[in-house]
Amino acid sequence: MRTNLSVEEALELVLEEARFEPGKEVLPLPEAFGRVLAEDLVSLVDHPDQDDTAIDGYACREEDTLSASPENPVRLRVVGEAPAGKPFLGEVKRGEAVAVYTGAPIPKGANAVVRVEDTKREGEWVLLYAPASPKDIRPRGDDLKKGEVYLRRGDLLTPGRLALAAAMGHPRLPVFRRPRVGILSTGDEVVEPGEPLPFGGVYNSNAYGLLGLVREAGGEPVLLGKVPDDPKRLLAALEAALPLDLLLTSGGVSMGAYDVVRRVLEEEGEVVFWKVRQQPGGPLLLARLRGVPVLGLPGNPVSSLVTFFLYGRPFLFRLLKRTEAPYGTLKARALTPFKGAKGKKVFRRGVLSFEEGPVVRTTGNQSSGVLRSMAFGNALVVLPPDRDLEAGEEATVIPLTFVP
Ligand SMILES: Nc1nc2c(c(=O)[nH]1)N[C@H]1C(S)=C(S)[C@@H](COP(=O)(O)OP(=O)(O)OC[C@H]3O[C@@H](n4cnc5c(N)ncnc54)[C@H](O)[C@@H]3O)O[C@H]1N2
Ligand code: MOO
Repeated sequence: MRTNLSVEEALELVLEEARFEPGKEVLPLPEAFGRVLAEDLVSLVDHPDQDDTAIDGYACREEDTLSASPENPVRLRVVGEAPAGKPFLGEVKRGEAVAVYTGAPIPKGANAVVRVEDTKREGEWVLLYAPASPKDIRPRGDDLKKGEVYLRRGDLLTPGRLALAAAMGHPRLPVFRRPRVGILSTGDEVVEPGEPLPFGGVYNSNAYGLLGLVREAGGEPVLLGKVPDDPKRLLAALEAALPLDLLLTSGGVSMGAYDVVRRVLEEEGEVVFWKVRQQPGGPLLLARLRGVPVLGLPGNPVSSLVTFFLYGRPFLFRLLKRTEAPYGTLKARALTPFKGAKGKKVFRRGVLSFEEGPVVRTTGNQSSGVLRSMAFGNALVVLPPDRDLEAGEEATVIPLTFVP
């Protein structure tokens, strides 16, 4: 077992566990929103499928219209209409025009369009007060070319991408199955909200924060309830939960005699590492149990959520072959001081906003037991080991953006 790792070393080992395929399923378009594509998608069509008009107006031959002006309008004979979806099948000859509506195919013979605002209709004639222009013709395949890949395996299906998949002609989409992520809370003192709180008890908050984080990262949270600090019951609960793609436990990984998660995983599984030089989340543990990766998250509420964000979320992104990084950083000016820690990389919770530029202030009490910092913070302020940050200095910030 390795111990006292840097954040970077720990993350690398976690990602190494994400080697397997989560499996695929095919979903109808409306159900695929928020899922991750499992295959590249080619367009089944050209769009537009032929040259079409980008404006309402008249399609005609540009050379007939070059002299058109408000003082000297050009007169063309209107030989037909082409609303979108009802193409004009004849040919436009010299001195002729066809009324076209945005999205309609350009009739044969025409090579330009004049906008309706620059014309006046007089029965079967139309007066042009400006020349027709080829610029308002959208060439075939301008948007999409048949056979070309526009969406890739690992792309999250955002609203824009779901629309793009539909435009490409796909009624169903191959997506990765949501990895099943078990969430097991441990601790004699932990009780479910709604139950009476005994002396020294604490409501189980970790399970629900993790549920949201797992779902948001593309996983299927499987709530496994809670077990007391009893090795036999813990092992039974862990084994009953399988098969899973990832198992999260919270609590029981620190130094205490009752910190049974670590002991059980050491005896029954394989502990890959324990303890990372970071705060919060120092006692984080990575193990394998019956072939399933286990992230032993520290029990303190902020620590469990921050460690899932820093390690569990990248694990799921890797499993789902996501084309986007699980998180990025930006620079912001600190409006308040942030305290670092000796020998540890620190992740303080901050409120990031954009005034003249990005600025960040503390959420207040930074104790690992104060959940309000996660509830109202929208960023992690990253401090390298042995480094405090003064107000006015430049801070490295990881924005937390959770899309339900
Ligand atoms: N002697 C030492 N003590 C501690 C150390 C250390 O290095 N030496 N590390 C501290 C750090 S840092 C953390 S983080 C915690 C992590 O401890 P555990 O993972 O063993 O967690 P527990 O002891 O079970 O619980 C810690 C804390 O969190 C509360 N908790 C636990 N589960 C839940 C839950 N599901 N929902 C809400 N709150 C929960 C629990 O009541 C405790 O208050 O260890 C430090 N100690
Ligand atoms: O690392 Mo503990 O996670 O500071 O509270």
